[in-house]
Amino acid sequence: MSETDMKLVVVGAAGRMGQTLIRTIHGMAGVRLHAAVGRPGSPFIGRDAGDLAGLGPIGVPVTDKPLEAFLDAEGVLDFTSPASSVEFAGLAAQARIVHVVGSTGWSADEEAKILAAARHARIVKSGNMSLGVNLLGVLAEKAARALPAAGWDIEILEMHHKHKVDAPSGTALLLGEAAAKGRGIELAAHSVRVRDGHTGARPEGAIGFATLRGGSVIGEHSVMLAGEGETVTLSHSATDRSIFARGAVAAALWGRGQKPGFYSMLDVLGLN
Ligand SMILES: NC(=O)C1=CN([C@@H]2O[C@H](COP(=O)(O)OP(=O)(O)OC[C@H]3O[C@@H](n4cnc5c(N)ncnc54)[C@H](OP(=O)(O)O)[C@@H]3O)[C@@H](O)[C@H]2O)C=CC1
Ligand SMILES: O=C(O)C1=N[C@H](C(=O)O)C[C@H](O)C1
Repeated sequence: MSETDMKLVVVGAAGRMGQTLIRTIHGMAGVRLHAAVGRPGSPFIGRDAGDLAGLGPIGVPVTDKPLEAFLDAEGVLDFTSPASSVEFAGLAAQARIVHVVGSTGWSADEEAKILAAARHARIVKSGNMSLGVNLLGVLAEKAARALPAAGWDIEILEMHHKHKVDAPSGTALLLGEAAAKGRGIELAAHSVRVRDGHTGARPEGAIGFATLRGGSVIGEHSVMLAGEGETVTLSHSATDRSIFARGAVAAALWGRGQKPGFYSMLDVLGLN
């Protein structure tokens, strides 16, 4: 451990990503687990965060007092839910620390609230923190720009584990936004998120989404550009949640030197 290590808080410490973040921080140079936060009333409050994450004791008990945990920290890694992330954004702004937000499933109202919080805080938010998916987004944008809407239909397919509560995934929406940018259109005005029954023919220029859920799948995404007689498919497979955790830690380290504002992983990775 060094004096210059960035002091990080993990909120949602008992969750799938919370535990992965605790293990990742423990194994990385330049960062240190300052605190771990669970939901008030959770049976994990008071337990050692290392024990929870399968590391053995590390001397950091899970707390249900986020503001206390943030006050002497430098960054918070937040993979919880949009409603919780909006609350944590206010506390992170009070504590003047970097807020890395991985939660997905945002309503328009929640998006507006977190955007407003970034007037006073350094927020890095992305539906996917991995390098591979963010590169896939850049490739999807390029492909959508190169292959015209008249003749090339864009469909986004995703599969996740059976516990996932939101659809389409944050990543699918990120890829949809990238494709819409390449086409020079608004995603909201062109996306088709559900098909059932007699749908009629596919509207030209639509960006379609299809969602699969099952088992323990960590995250599968494909962007298909379907033309007459040929299909281009761009894909990403996540086989380990540590790709998201490493990206989140990189975002916190990058955010340390930034002004208040709303940033994405494209800014962190220099892909913007
Ligand atoms: N951007 C990215 O790269 C990635 C994003 N995600 C997203 O991250 C989120 C979490 O995913 P995952 O870890 O699988 O989900 P889990 O349900 O396993 O974990 C979420 C955890 O957050 C806790 N939590 C929620 N609200 C609070 C709060 N106010 N205070 C303290 N703890 C809280 C939950 O507690 P409780 O169970 O008591 O509610 C739970 O332990 C999802 O939105 C998912 O889509 C996931 C992977 C990568
Ligand atoms: O819930 C998950 O697990 C994941 N969520 C993110 C999403 O909604 O895209 C990222 C990753 O695919 C895993």
